[in-house]
Amino acid sequence: MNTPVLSTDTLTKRYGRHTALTEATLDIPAGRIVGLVGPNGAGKSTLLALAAGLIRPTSGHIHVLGRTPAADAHQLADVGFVAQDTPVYATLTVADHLTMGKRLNPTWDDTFARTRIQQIGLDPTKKAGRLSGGQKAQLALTIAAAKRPKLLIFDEPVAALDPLARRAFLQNLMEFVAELDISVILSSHLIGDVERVCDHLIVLAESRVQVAGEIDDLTANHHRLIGPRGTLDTLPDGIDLIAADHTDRQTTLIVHNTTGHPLDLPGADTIGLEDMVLTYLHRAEGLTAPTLQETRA
Ligand SMILES: Nc1ncnc2c1ncn2[C@@H]1O[C@H](COP(=O)(O)OP(=O)(O)OP(=O)(O)O)[C@@H](O)[C@H]1O
Repeated sequence: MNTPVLSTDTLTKRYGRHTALTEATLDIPAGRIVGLVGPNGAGKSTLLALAAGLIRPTSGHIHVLGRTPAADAHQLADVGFVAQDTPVYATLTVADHLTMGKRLNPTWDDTFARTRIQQIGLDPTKKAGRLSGGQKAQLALTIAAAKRPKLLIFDEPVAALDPLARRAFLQNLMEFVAELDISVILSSHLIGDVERVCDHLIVLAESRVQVAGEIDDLTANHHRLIGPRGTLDTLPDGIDLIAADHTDRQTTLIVHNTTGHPLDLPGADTIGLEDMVLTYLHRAEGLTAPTLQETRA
């Protein structure tokens, strides 16, 4: 059986009195590109830092590739972590970064690193401080991947990049995943990017996991139901209500079909990933469905 790349059980992290992550329970299979989305302060960086072993849980459990994060040198080598500000050393050249990577990492794949640097057109003699934001991100990605980890974790890798640089970075990332057979977890505010590159999704808000699963399953099983007011007051078992919006004459519901069977209700329509994510985010904030229309307007 495949060991999950990330499994957590009631994972909680508090900073003093503030709870940054509340009882997160997740089970993510290996070989996926996982998108972690949620508003500012939702707890995304906290979850990623726990997975990288940079911080310890307050309570609950977390296993990465079946083991405690950062438990030993093997576990550290198996997980690559790129923090939010794509850390590179300004005074070192691109080539220096590769030399340093080689010296520090027993599993370093130098051929891979040098080939990739050439393919993405980075000048090895250029100081990292002189690279553009997109080039720095590409360098950080190459270094993380050249360690040949089993899991790559990125905290908002594309946040500072323009659309072209973002696309190039994500394209590169997808090529790495295919070439190196690794798992990736990345956080992002850009649901369109997540939809394009990820196959698994975690929605975090208000420090809690709102929904998680394979993106294809989630989009196939979330529906908008529209009917005359009063006709949608009771839902069959296994159809979970996520949001409701009523006018005098009409009711609109967003529901999650967890029955495992196709939804057989009149007026049911699937919703896109963005609407689904927004519905969960609004629900977590205590807002209701009309904001969906407002967001689209
Ligand atoms: N070291 C810390 N000490 C105290 N509070 C912290 C610390 N790190 C994070 N927090 C708080 O925990 C909460 C979650 O923060 P976190 O950085 O995990 O959110 P995030 O979803 O990554 O946000 P963003 O999208 O803005 O990066 C926030 O309220 C934040 O202020």
